[in-house]
Amino acid sequence: MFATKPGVRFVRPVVKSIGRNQILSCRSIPSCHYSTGAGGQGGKANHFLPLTLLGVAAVGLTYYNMNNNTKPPTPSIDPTSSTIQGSPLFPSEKYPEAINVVFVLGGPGSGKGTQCSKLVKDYKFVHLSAGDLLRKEKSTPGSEFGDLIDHYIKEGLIVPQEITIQLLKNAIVEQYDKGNRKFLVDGFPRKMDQALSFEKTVSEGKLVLYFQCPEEVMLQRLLNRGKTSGRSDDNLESIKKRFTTFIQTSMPVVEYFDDQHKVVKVDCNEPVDDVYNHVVSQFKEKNII
Ligand SMILES: Nc1ncnc2c1ncn2[C@@H]1O[C@H](COP(=O)(O)OP(=O)(O)OP(=O)(O)O)[C@@H](O)[C@H]1O
Ligand SMILES: O=c1ccn([C@@H]2O[C@H](COP(=O)(O)O)[C@@H](O)[C@H]2O)c(=O)[nH]1
Repeated sequence: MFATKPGVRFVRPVVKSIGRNQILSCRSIPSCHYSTGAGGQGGKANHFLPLTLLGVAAVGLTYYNMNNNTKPPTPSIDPTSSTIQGSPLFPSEKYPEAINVVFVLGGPGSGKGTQCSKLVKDYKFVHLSAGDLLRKEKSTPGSEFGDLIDHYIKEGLIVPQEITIQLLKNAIVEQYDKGNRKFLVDGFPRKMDQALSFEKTVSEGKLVLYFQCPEEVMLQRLLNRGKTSGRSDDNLESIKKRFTTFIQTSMPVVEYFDDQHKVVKVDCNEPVDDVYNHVVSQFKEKNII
């Protein structure tokens, strides 16, 4: 942990504002604060300092590692610690209606985005791709996490959960306020810490739609997509790293939900419409649609 200084304890990192440049902001969140020790700020919380320090330190470490060709940057908050605290946001006093969250998982290129688009069209789900949200944040001018996200994506690594969860939370709240309650959360959770934190602080996942796909098929699809996608990770080097991360880090999440009998598995290695028919029949069977 390097984003803190002696006598300063990071109590609750909360990303609140949907506004640009403010993905990590404690403003207007009474429970988000520092507790300061001697030499602190006289008991008055500075809501921006910790997050600024976190951002500066994370970006600094990213550059250091990139330039020194060493290990990837590590999150400045220990992801295994319970830094994300609280009760689920949905339902709660502020957001009284529960939301329906389906997690959509599968290896890179298994067809998650493709199938989500079809479900949105036919069944009015809101599709939230964690990868898309990260790419959007990355290209937001002035984002303090742009460089960090860029590095994690190219390396096929999982961005520290606080960033991704807050981006998702912001997007879900925005959609909730518009009356939407059904969400396909695509490409998330990719790591156990994300799964536990999201279910603890945002909402439980009703179901996991998991696309099983041979690596060779995914590889060909991604290389093909890479001809036009402009994505920094649709190249052979990044793809291999993404496969490794998927097997080592994301499969345990699928297994975790499988133990809870929440996973429906669909073979992705069929034409798009055939895959979709399987998805729809599984969703009907589980009363999701
Ligand atoms: N069933 C399918 N058959 C053939 N091609 C497919 C099929 N499903 C998706 N594709 C193509 O494969 C590529 C990857 O699909 P898609 O972007 O939906 O995957 P993804 O799982 O969302 O990938 P990522 O996790 O990398 O974002 C796209 O070019 C898409 O058009
Ligand atoms: O929860 C997440 C989801 C994604 N990432 C990073 O983004 C890329 C691309 O994700 P796609 O779903 O393929 O669009 C992924 O390889 C990760 O680097 C993440 O960190 N956390």
